[in-house]
Amino acid sequence: MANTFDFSTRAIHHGYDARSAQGALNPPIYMTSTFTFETAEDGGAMFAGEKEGHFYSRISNPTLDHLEQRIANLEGAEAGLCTASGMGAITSTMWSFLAAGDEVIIDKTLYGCTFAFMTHGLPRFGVTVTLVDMTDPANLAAAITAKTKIVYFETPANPNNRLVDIAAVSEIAHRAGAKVVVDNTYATPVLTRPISHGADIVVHSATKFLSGHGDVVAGLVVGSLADITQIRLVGVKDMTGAVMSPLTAMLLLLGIKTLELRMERHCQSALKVAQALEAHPAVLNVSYPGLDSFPQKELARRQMTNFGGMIPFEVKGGKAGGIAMMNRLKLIQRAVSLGDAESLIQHPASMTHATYTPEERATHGIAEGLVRLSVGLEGVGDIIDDLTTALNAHN
Ligand SMILES: C/C=C(/N=C/c1c(COP(=O)(O)O)cnc(C)c1O)C(=O)O
Repeated sequence: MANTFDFSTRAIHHGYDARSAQGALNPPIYMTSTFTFETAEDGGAMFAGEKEGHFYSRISNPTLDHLEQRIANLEGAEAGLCTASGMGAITSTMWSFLAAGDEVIIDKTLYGCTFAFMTHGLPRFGVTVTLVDMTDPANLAAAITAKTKIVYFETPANPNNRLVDIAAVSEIAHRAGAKVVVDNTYATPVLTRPISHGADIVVHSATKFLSGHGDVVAGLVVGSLADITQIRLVGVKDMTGAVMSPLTAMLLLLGIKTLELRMERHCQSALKVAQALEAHPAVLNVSYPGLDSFPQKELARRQMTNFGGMIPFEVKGGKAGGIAMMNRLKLIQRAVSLGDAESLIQHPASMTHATYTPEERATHGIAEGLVRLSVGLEGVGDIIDDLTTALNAHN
């Protein structure tokens, strides 16, 4: 489908023709582990990459193929790859391009398990990982070397919504011959398309906004055909085995149909919730890219078409105050994950970012009292009322 069509038109239609499946409006779910060969020679030719076709679902599957084509189109990439989880997308990508002796540079603020993989996992295998505050690209320029193979960051970052200038960082990384990998989970291609700003590879926890209904754990990777083939045939096939189920792929195809619609509502509600929180006397600070008080608002307006559904904030009383406030909520659900129809709230320091030491959290801008709200699709008045009631009882 030509890119002349709107985002939502491509999110609903791209990569699938009902005539290829007896007119089925939704793509069939190919729940099969393996595929038969017409002849033994055909099998050998497929394994050798000399003949097109599916032969084993750890390498490719028709249902996954529809999703891979669709997410690649939405992100403006050549090719896509499905994985079992966001961590599967990240680790399969990193293992595909790294060997002992290589260097990786990561931004200081990442999702907790990504941080653990990068700072505890990779060094066990001889990869040097350097942490840099990429909100100032000059810090990357000072740290990058000829051994740097990958520059990795999230924008906005989980949990504090820090932004990284993709174009500026990509220019520096490419000058040194490094690939740029961006985790686009928070923004989704509705709000930011990192490849259009110079990134090489984009990874997603599709568990979040892309699925949007809290019904799957899944990951996606997009990039050049060469890079995606490398991640498919080395990272997923041999290094991690992090394969997505065709049923999960089908659920993601359903979720992505309404992605633009849902992101519009998440953003619209999140701005109103952020403004209400900022005005409440029990709230110390709110870090939302759509607020005038956001320190990187110029970059937010340049790099994002809207400002997302995630609100990190602190209330008076530090961790104890944040926990007490969370326990008074009635509509908003106490749970990790994000991007669901349901509004979710969690405490990074003791949950998603417990992998950081307290000292690391302090260094990396994750306050002990920070709470992270994922603004859902409920009536925004109900969300604000729940928060206000919990905050008014704050002593
Ligand atoms: C409980 C999980 C949370 N996050 C996950 C996550 C992953 C990892 O994605 P899987 O969970 O492996 O699909 C990758 N990249 C980002 C920016 C993420 O937020 C959470 O924060 O609440």
